[in-house]
Amino acid sequence: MKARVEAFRHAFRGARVLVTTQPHAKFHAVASLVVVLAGFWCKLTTLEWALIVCSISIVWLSEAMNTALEFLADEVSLEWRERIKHAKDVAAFSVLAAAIGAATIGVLVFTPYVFGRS
Ligand SMILES: Nc1ncnc2c1ncn2[C@@H]1O[C@H](COP(=O)(O)OP(=O)(O)OP(=O)(O)O)[C@@H](O)[C@H]1O
Repeated sequence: MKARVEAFRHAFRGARVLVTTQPHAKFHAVASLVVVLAGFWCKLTTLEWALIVCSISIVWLSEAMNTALEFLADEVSLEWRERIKHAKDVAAFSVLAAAIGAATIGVLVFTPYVFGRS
């Protein structure tokens, strides 16, 4: 039980490191809050909430993995290395792909509430 609690503490410490060291994560935090508040305001359906929660989770997941990889890569070498460039660029793409997917879902879910259903 103590080990479980300790694991949670490590995970929450990771969240704090992510938000305090990464400007993009601060942006994700604000965007997540705005989207959740908008969701309550629009009274989203259960399925719409599921889509929004999945989108937000995937963006946080990709940002966290990207950041973890950057920390490890910088530990390996701060000199220019082609494979580090590939690794960081691919990881950065995962954040971009998640953000594009989340934005698309956001538009699909919220458009009918903003412009009405046709
Ligand atoms: N050691 C390195 N060798 C080669 N290219 C690197 C190296 N470090 C960083 N880069 C290049 O610079 C880019 C930015 O890397 P950096 O570590 O500064 O991430 P960042 O600016 O925090 O990116 P993100 O916005 O994804 O968090 C990488 O995507 C990569 O193209």
